[in-house]
Amino acid sequence: MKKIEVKTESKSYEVLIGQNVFSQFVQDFNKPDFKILVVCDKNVYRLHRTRIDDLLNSKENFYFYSFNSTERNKNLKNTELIYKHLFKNNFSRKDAIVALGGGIVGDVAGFVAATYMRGISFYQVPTTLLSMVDSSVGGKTGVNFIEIKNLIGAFYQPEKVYADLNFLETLSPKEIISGAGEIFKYAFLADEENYLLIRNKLAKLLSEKKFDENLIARCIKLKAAVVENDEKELSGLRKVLNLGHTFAHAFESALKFQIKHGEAVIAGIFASLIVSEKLDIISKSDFQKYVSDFLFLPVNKKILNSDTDSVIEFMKSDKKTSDRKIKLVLASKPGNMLIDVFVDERLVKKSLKELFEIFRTV
Ligand SMILES: NC(=O)c1ccc[n+]([C@@H]2O[C@H](COP(=O)([O-])OP(=O)(O)OC[C@H]3O[C@@H](n4cnc5c(N)ncnc54)[C@H](O)[C@@H]3O)[C@@H](O)[C@H]2O)c1
Ligand SMILES: O=C(O)C(=O)C[C@@H](O)[C@H](O)[C@H](O)COP(=O)(O)O
Ligand SMILES: [Zn+2]
Repeated sequence: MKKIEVKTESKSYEVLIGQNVFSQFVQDFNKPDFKILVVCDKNVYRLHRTRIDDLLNSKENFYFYSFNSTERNKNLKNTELIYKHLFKNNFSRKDAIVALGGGIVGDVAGFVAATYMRGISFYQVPTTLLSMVDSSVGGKTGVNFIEIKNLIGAFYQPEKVYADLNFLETLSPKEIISGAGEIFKYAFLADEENYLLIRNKLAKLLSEKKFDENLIARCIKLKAAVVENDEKELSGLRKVLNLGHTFAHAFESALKFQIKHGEAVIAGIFASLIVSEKLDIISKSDFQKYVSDFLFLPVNKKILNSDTDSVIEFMKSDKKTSDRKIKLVLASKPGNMLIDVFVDERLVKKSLKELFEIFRTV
């Protein structure tokens, strides 16, 4: 088992990664003198019922709430239902919430924890590759609103994160690819050596479908280093974790959430590389190298058939734009990122068309 310490201004906490870390969770909550609401993904409950029932039945102070984790359910209506459940069961500020599921459950349950009675303790038990390498760490919580991703939210760090690799065994190939999307971005967050390591481990993960504790730990360490230096995205450093995301969130919204977040991120990062090349931030030969290095990552066909005008409209409404001008995070080379780059919308449109052309023929 690996243990990573995340030290942010608002909270320091441990992330445990390994096989059967869930039993550590059960042990940690052996005799709690407070109530715990487990907010669980319905699929996770169906697939891992025995383990979860064992936990719930073993103690009286465990309460349960489950929902279908879709982007459509990542909304304020769902948070209201959870607030009601908490209130009905007399939850107070000394009690706690556990997110047991992927990034959707984590974002929703985390937002409820941040806002119910102005904040109650929150624990993350991520069950997808994406949530282990990214969403369970760093404290971004929130919901979608008026078709815009994560428009309502709060920064709220968990007390502890338990990443149990056993959960990953039931993931579908599509969900593994979605997790790979966020791992792709970590290749650009540090030096060449990290780039190569991530590239090779990610290619291996997709071909062998084996989950590497070291790869997951590396991603979490990279994220923690950023979050520790800019917890609330104030200095701007944290924006590097958003590589490809202005495109990605627009693809998701334009396609009415019919694609996975990580799939959108894969396409978004490739689109950002195209923009970088067009702006001469990266050379043609480096661009070709980066694309060919990660060509094993599939781009969802729905994205390639999306309407560029609609994608651009959503990019202009992204939370991080100013005055509806498109602003991107771009990579110039591994370890060298540019934030807040204003890009002319005609160049964005050209880049989208080029992305569609390249990947239609792959
Ligand atoms: N807060 C952050 O920092 C952050 C970071 C990245 C992504 N996100 C958000 O996270 C969400 C995406 O997360 P996700 O991909 O984990 O989505 P998710 O929670 O929807 O899970 C994806 C799918 O996998 C299923 N699933 C979950 N665990 C499973 C398991 N062990 N076995 C089989 N199936 C399982 C779910 O039922 C769902 O269908 C998006 O909403 C994205 O915006 C947040
Ligand atoms: O932790 C961060 O910071 C990230 O940007 C991680 C992203 O992968 C994640 O998708 C996040 O939810 C995006 O945040 P947003 O502020 O762009 O909505
Ligand atoms: Zn993301």
